[in-house]
Amino acid sequence: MNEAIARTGVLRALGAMSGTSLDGVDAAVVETDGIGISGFGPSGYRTYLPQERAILRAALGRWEGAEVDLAGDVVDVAHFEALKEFEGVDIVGFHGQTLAHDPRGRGTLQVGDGAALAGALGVPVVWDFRSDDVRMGGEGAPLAPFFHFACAKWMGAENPLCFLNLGGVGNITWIDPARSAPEEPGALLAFDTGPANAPVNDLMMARRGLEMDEGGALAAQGTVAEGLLEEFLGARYFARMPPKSLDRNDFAFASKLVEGLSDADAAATLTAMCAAAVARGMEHCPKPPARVLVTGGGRRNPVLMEMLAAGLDCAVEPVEAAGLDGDMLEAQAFAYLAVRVARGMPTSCPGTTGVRAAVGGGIVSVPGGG
Ligand SMILES: Nc1ncnc2c1ncn2[C@@H]1O[C@H](COP(=O)(O)OP(=O)(O)OP(=O)(O)O)[C@@H](O)[C@H]1O
Ligand SMILES: CC(=O)N[C@H]1[C@@H]2OC[C@@H](O2)[C@@H](O)[C@@H]1O[C@H](C)C(=O)O
Repeated sequence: MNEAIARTGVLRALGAMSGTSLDGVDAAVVETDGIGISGFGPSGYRTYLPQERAILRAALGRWEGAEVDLAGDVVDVAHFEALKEFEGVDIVGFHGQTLAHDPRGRGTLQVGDGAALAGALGVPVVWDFRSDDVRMGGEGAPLAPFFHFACAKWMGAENPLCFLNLGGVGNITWIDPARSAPEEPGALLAFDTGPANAPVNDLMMARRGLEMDEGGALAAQGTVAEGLLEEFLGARYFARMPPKSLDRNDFAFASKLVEGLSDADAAATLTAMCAAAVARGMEHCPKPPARVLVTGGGRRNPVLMEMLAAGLDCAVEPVEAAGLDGDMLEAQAFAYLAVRVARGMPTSCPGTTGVRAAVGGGIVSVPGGG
């Protein structure tokens, strides 16, 4: 391992995330010693081309075989292109693309070859962040919570607050910023809330050939089917105590529920399901949060934001209200986590993934081997 990286002091870390919505690679720089955030650096985005997206989609839910290998190649090329322009980088955090996630069964699979990326970029790369946590009995997700804790400190937050990430799947982090470290008992509670944008995206693709319900325009024209919403909330997942996590397609039944509805009513109902799942999840939080800061693409959907605000007893705001970048928070998270892994610090704990004890997962690959 590179000496400078293992030592204390602030590093310039570059994180890369390819999320469940399969839109592209987000990349962002964070300056950190693995504990505090000293600053945020430049960011970038490399979209997946339609043919690349089709390859990734074909591999979703698979654990091995030609489709998985092809998806790995797409991820490797896209990440190299997304990351090669950044300068002065000490270390890279490479999440890869989740293809399958079944922590209590077959495990969790993120494709992407971190050793090859380290060689190509000439920079140490931390990757395979989730496997050790799963091996230790954890859910392997969500992993952003340790970074959310650092963000709460960076903001100077004094009261409990939540970060809510609305990508393909939703995940929430409840934070007590009065605690001194993220692994301290009571500092964090995190879990996946339920499906977020993935079912709406799938509906738009199936019925309209579109990637998303932009601005919630279609949902705004529809009426929520309350009976179906109740049926959705009857799913066992919502009664389960956190920590808990989901695969992108675990809630395929939500899409089935709305099959008989008009396009607009189906969009409205699926959007309401995302918001209702969050409200349900909030019941697990140890204390009511002062505010919920929303990150991920869902914060751009005003219909969803209104439904969220209607279901929660606190301020619901995009993370920009706290001076953060909601398009880059996950990429920044993996930059931050990379430094922690390289320095032997934990990246998850019982409150975030249900792992037996705080653990720092990940492989560190340095250019030229190992
Ligand atoms: N203007 C918008 N209007 C409505 N929805 C939007 C808008 N912009 C983004 N979204 C939704 O947000 C999604 C992308 O969110 P994001 O980039 O946070 O996902 P991700 O990081 O891939 O997912 P995950 O966090 O689950 O891994 C889009 O697929 C779309 O559903
Ligand atoms: C297995 C996996 O890739 N999970 C993702 C996914 O996307 C959102 C939600 O489901 C969250 O659990 C996680 O990502 C975020 C970045 C996390 O680990 O915090």
